[in-house]
Amino acid sequence: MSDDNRIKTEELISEESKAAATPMMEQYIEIKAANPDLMLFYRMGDFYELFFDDAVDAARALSITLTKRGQHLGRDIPMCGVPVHAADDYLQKLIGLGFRVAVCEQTEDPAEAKKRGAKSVVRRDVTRLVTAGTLTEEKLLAPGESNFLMALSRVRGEGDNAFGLAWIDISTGIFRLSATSEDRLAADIMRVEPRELIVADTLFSDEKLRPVFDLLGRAVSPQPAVLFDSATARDRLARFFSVATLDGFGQFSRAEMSAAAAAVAYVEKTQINERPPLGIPEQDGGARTMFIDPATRANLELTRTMSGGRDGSLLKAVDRTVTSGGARLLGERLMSPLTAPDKIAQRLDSVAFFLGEAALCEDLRSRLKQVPDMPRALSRLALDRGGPRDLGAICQGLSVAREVAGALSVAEVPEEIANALAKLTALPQTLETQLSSTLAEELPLLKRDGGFVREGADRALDEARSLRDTSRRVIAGLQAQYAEETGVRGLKIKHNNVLGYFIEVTSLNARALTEGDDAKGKFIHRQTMANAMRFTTSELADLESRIANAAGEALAIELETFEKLRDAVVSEAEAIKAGALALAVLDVSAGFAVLAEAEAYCRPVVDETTAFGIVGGRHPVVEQALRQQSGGPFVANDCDLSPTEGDKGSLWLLTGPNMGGKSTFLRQNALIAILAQTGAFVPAESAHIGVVDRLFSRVGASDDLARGRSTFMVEMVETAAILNQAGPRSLVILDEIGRGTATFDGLSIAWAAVEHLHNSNGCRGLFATHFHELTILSEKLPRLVNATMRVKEWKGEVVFLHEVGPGAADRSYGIQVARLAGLPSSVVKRAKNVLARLEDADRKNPAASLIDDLPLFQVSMRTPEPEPQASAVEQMLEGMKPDDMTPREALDALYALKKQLRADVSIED
Ligand SMILES: Nc1ncnc2c1ncn2[C@@H]1O[C@H](COP(=O)(O)OP(=O)(O)OP(=O)(O)O)[C@@H](O)[C@H]1O
Repeated sequence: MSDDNRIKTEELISEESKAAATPMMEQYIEIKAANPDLMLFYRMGDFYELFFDDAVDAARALSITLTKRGQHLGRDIPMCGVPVHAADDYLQKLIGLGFRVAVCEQTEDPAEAKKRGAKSVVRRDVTRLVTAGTLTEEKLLAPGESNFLMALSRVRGEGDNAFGLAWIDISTGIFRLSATSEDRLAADIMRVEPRELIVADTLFSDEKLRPVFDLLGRAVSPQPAVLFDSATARDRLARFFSVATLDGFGQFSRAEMSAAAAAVAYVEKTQINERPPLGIPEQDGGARTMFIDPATRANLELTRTMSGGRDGSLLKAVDRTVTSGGARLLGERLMSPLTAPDKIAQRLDSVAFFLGEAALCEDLRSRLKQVPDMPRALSRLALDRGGPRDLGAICQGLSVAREVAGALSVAEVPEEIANALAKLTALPQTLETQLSSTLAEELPLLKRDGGFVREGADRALDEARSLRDTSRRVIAGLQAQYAEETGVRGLKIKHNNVLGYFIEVTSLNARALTEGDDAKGKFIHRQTMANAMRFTTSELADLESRIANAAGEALAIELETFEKLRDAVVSEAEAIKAGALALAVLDVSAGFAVLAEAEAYCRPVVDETTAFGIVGGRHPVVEQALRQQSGGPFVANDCDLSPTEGDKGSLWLLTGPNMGGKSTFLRQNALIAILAQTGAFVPAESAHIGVVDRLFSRVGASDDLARGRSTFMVEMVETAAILNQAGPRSLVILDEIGRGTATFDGLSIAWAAVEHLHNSNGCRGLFATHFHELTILSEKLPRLVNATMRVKEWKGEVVFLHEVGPGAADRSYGIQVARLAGLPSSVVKRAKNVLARLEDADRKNPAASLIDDLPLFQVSMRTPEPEPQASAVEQMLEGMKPDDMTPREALDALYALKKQLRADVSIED
């Protein structure tokens, strides 16, 4: 099937195409026309089938066979299909690749359709849209990660905070809002890491926002602008939450409202008839969290590494949680460190409490391990996608929550834990009793076959079941009886879907059932097979209908019970969600305590000062990695950026050899600040941190060729953002700026950047560089301190000590590192040679040395000289007008000048 000749979606949904369609095709085209941007999973019996472009895309994405089925408009129809029972796996892959899928089901029984006429088509309808941001299935979700759908809106005339963000995790019911401004936009979006971002198509085409959308790639989904209409937003939200007014929810800006209404509308659009149990929208304290711009977030590898994996990220290194809710909360907290010292202290108090109560902490964690994912089970139940195991999860969750509350009630607990405890004790105990007394021990995944209500829970059910089971036993008895009567020992009573129950004997034995009056009157022939014959009896038919009735009745009772339990659970949604969050809070705090104990972390002091004093700090990820690789121990280092006078913090200029540990040191201090403000203990002997409101970093080299930016351009864009935005409370980490260009350009930029950070931004910062010339700046900038990574030279080899000490490095040992990396020895030898010559030339001809070559440095280093004053002689000369003088006057003037000159010399002596 050549690509050119294929029927593309646009042509498929055209009027001409509709006119030429068979009834079946007409139905397909209609549904496709309503969902042109989505891949259509079209239910046909036990398969979801895909046609046309969808089939081609899906076959490629899923590596499944592409075939064809019939023709439309005189051309082949490409087709592929996936079995319904395996659909989740395929959906997962497609969603992961950025597709959005519309699931179209048969909404009536084929038998019903037949009643309307032999050629009538079974009714079908899209029952849900599966998009990355609106998943609920356990299989499609990562347990420890939130799955946010985010809506972005803009309302003109709202001043600085013209943008609104609303994000929803329908799998847990979290619903948050935040107003934001253009310069914070990317950072605020990336803090949440949405799986899907919806924007009005008009906003999507705004070129100014293109970089933000590029950052998110395929996760951005433009939607019709009416979804974001701010005039009707309030009403739409009120309708969703079935309230008359939103006043009780708090004060939201128009932009926030518009985003919230759009998010809700999108959830409704994707879930079609079901309504997830969303919490009421809560304003997110975006402004009360540490601002971390997207580049910094990525560079510091907070939740994933630059290569995209979780291993090697900060989150992975500090995650000791034992529940999926705890893991999600930890991720969220780490992405949004707080800036209010009292709130931070509250969290630290919880960690300290568990650290001091080791036995209680251990006991709590072993109980928490039994906690299932309650919010996600709840969400599935509310969306009518839940099964018996989801009810079981709620039941078990409630029971563990009760035990946890009991275990904690014995101790005097700090505020955050007390709040969590209150939520646990408020959980509905009656619901737990109702669930546990009704549900069986072993629960099936699906409700459709029954078997999940325990014996003794419902009298009518027990009766129906016993009737069904005794009838089955009677059938076994019947088989023995018929075998005896007919003398055919191999006689069997079997069951299949076409005949129901039947008696089967081999053809050789059939005579015993077909001959003789007794037999003839009793056994009714049903079917003749190649080597067997099948019969029934009125007795058997009667039993069969009793079994079917009893089983049907039992199932009906079970399904009814399921609905009752589901309603009971959903009506307690708020309490259950609050309880689940409380368990997550306990899990995170206890996890941090375990981490602190195992890794020897200390409680940081976080206050309103601009101090930054870390004693014996370590890099949380590198330290663990070194241990796992059985490398040497991690060398702890101090870092003191606290103000020496006034309230502005200091800048450290860090020089040292390649591989000396500069980058590690820079990052570890940023990570310690993040951990401290997340409310965790930190890898250090002690840490005093004045709240950091903005964290910036420029580390590592990466290019962004897709956006037409070279490595150096990316570096400069990021540096520009820092120099423009960092303030006195910020912490700035700059690793080797200016290295991506010619030496002089790079050095000049680095020089000017340090001066700017010192004089204009006034922030705390760490600046690592190989431009050793910069160290001279410390003479002129009072808050700039030189520090260096120490090395030892031993028999011509360089030994990295990884120790930070005061002072400046004199060389980079680049060639030694290159040799360690395996550069061919001829190249290393030649490089040494060239270096020796360059250094020699530099010594012999200082005029050609870098520092002298750059007027920039001469100017900057010299103390400015006062403007020279004109001397008295010069002033006298200036006042003379030779053209107006007679020869005599000119001679007198000459004598006067001589005299003055003598007078000047004697004063200076
Ligand atoms: N404090 C430390 N204790 C032990 N090992 C360390 C320490 N710091 C760094 N290292 C080890 O040294 C390696 C190099 O560190 P890092 O990348 O920070 O050096 P660098 O000075 O930034 O190098 P370059 O200038 O080449 O970029 C790390 O991968 C780590 O294994």
